[in-house]
Amino acid sequence: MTALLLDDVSHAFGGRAALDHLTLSVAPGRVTALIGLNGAGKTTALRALAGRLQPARGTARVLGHDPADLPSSVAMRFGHVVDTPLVYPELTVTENLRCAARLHGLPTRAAARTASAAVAQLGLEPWRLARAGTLSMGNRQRLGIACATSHRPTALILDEPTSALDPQGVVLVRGLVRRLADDGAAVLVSSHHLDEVARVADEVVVLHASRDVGRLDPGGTDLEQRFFAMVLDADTRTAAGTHTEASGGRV
Ligand SMILES: Nc1ncnc2c1ncn2[C@@H]1O[C@H](COP(=O)(O)OP(=O)(O)OP(=O)(O)O)[C@@H](O)[C@H]1O
Repeated sequence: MTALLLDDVSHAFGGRAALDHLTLSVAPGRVTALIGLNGAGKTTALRALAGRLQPARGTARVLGHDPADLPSSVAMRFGHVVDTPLVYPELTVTENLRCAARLHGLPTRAAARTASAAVAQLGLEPWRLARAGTLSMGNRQRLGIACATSHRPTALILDEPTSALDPQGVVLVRGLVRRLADDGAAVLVSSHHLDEVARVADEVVVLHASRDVGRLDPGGTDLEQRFFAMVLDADTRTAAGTHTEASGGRV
């Protein structure tokens, strides 16, 4: 079964390809990492899944539904942080978390309990009464992730979730992502941090210049080397005019 799906998705901005025939799927209980250089197309792929971009071609599905038109029962099982975290700057950390939990369908008391647990889980206790608009970038990122995950989604997408985090935050988010997947969630996460990807992902999809250029085994010590070899090989094949769609091979 597939919880998150992009099927033959292509999109261009002003004639320049951002995604070129991308197909990927994430099953329940799995963490898939999308990695690639700046401008490879990672955020565009996640925006298509979050319902924030209608791809020119192909199909996006979240728990079997069009992400641009999710029934509320499905939206309650979905979590995402893509682009800017969906937090209200004038509300406090705790108020944002309660609000997110209520929007995801939790009753008032359960939402309050969930908010307290999420504050502790993401290390936000010192700021629980601070307005979100006054938080540092890293703490705002922690809050966005907490709001997207406190209802324990069964499908989750996170765009570079640790880009502003300190080492403690990285460990907390990694643990959270792994626990959600171990409890059955399908997680798609984009990242530049290969160390982190190696620790949390079950599968690594390499996007390069808008194309899926292959899969990497997250195990082993030479992930960075294998990543650059794959990218170089894709560039060489493109220059030689011999590029073919990724065969799904794993290196
Ligand atoms: N709204 C937009 N308008 C025009 N071009 C865009 C837009 N969004 C993305 N692009 C272009 O699409 C391509 C893919 O961008 P995308 O943000 O998906 O890459 P990325 O892999 O997430 O990069 P990064 O690692 O730098 O965040 C880039 O060439 C980018 O300039």
